[in-house]
Amino acid sequence: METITVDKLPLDEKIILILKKRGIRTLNPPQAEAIKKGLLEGKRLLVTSPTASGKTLIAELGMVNYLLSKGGKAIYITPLRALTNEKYNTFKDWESLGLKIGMSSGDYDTDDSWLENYDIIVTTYEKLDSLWRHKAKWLNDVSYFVLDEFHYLNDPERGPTVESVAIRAKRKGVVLGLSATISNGNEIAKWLNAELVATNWRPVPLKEGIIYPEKKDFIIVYKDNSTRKVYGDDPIIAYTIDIVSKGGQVLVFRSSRKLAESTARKIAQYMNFIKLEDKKLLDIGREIKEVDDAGTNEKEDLYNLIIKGVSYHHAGLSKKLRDIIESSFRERILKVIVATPTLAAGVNLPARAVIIGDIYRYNRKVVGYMDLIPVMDYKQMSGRAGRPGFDENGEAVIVVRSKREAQKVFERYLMSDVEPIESKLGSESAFYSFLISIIASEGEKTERELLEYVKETLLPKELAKKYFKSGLNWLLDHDIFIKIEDKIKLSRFGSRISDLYINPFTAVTIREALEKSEKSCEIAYLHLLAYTPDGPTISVSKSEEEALIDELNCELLVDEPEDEYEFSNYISALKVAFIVYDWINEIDEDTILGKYGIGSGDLRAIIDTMDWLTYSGFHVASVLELKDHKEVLEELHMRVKDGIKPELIELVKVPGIGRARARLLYQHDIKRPEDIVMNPEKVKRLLGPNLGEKIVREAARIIA
Ligand SMILES: Nc1ncnc2c1ncn2[C@@H]1O[C@H](COP(=O)(O)OP(=O)(O)OP(=O)(O)O)[C@@H](O)[C@H]1O
Ligand SMILES: [Mg+2]
Repeated sequence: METITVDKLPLDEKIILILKKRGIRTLNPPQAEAIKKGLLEGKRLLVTSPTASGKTLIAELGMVNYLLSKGGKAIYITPLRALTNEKYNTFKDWESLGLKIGMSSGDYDTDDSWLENYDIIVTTYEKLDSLWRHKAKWLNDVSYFVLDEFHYLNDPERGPTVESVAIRAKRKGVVLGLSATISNGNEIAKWLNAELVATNWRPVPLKEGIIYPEKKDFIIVYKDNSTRKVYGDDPIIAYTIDIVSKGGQVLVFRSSRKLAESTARKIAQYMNFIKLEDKKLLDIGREIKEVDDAGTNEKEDLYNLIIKGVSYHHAGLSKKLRDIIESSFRERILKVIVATPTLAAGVNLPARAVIIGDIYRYNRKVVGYMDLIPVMDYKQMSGRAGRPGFDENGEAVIVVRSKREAQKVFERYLMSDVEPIESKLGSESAFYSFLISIIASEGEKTERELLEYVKETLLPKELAKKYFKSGLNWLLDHDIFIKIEDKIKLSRFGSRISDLYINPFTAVTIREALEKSEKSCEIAYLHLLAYTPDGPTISVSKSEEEALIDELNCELLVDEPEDEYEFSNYISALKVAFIVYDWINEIDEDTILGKYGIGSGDLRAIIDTMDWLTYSGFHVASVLELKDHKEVLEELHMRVKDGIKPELIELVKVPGIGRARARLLYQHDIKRPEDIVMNPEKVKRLLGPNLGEKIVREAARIIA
């Protein structure tokens, strides 16, 4: 595998300087290979290589070199907002060349026209899809598209949007795909009209193995058939303590949050034998206790683990908690993180060793059924082993229960190739959203023109045609598409729901419920929104089910479904409705977390989703001119974000005033922004001098 020293690159001197400033002396094999295949001549490429092998730099060189020679704009697309931030910060270096770096994620109902002044824009697949639907003019200047983490095309939830973005991007300009190792790289490269750059090079060699019980200890058998033993009564603890006692860090992956938390507690008990940086750990523990976006119990719980150098990490934790855990692990103060597989996706958090505690995970569709995790997931997790510059090699082991099981796992995960990535457009809701997206972003089309786009999907041709036929009929029947002469276009209702970026089934569920019902109670509206395909899902125990039904004292807008699976969705939506109902009635966060058994990250996710859905519900009711429903949904929307009763709606319009400050002011007879402006001294007394000063100024701006 060849490398190239950066001095030899046919690049602008200033670019080479920036690479050196980053400490990059030579380009590694995937980077050298990409250059050889025409990266700097603006060639389309699909780069597939392991995690941490330097794919981002390939994109940077491609984009910067292209923009400096041809002008225009470049867009860097990632599947996760966390990644968007990370890349945005990395690209700041290029501003010294006069390139302006912008970032856009989040709110879907805008065209972000302010982005027209930027040269490189970092965004997510969903956000770009939504910007195209809003026909953002500045997008016409984009001629370079980087599709990062492109293997996400294979993901059931995110895949359809990745594919739909790629179909449009490859018609509009240069496309550079960056992906983890996939087995059908040639097929995907051809589909992108790109050259394949496939390497298996890793910055740190990876030793893969299986660990299982032998007599009363544990034996690890590696791919090269070497073995070693670790001692203890549990394989994960034995292995973790072994690595940590040699100065390494460990990422432990468990299939569920509960398992991750219990494993972290177990490991913490054995950390007394390990030399830790106690002072620094105490500082981190204090930081954890001070965050303001998490519950008291979870902070207490984490504190007790972190002072022992261990933590768990999953999506139920608040953002600030996760940031502290990740950064203290990067600084090598925290020694062990026990995580769920979501951590492996994309966030750059390497460790010397990775141990995969279970290779089964709950099947989302068939309750209670377990299936083996895909090889791709194993590669993502094991790929986190080996810190460039710290470890001479990384180690990844899979826990199995017996020697017999070891053989099967060895074959499947260590010896075989990852699965091919394939289209996930093969579902009604994904495919119908795809059709809406094409018409919304590319304008009205004849049936034949629309079929051209359908033929460009990765779906088998026959299947694509079937979904096209059923989709067209369904969208016309539900007044989302209309046909004028031979042109298909969006109806008024259709274009509004496209702008709102809600799933067509969500829009139709809301419409049908609202059109056939009288004005109802708040819980009924919250339940309807949560019940839609875009609604949050949450687990509900049998005992909770009865309690929720008992507590319900008004007519819901959705009939109780017969089907078992639908019924569990119906109950899950009811629990979400009660959580949001408590939240907008100013029940405090800790009480809600305790009462419903959720984490602060879950509550935040539910509030964000329901903020968007109440907004969407309000707009659906207004486009259908359903006045009564519109008023209820509008008020609900103004209460969800901050979690407030109606009387505080005016106050929270002032930036800097959330639910706590609004309630405090209200109790002292300050009920509207006008009252703030009229009582500056009182406000400063209540909120403190400088915050008070700021709030008075903001309030004055609002009423001006
Ligand atoms: N030629 C190089 N020399 C030294 N360090 C490099 C080089 N190229 C990239 N790096 C560093 O390697 C690290 C990993 O790079 P990067 O995030 O691009 O990996 P990746 O292939 O995108 O991984 P993932 O698949 O997880 O997204 C980064 O910190 C980057 O700065
Ligand atoms: Mg990457």
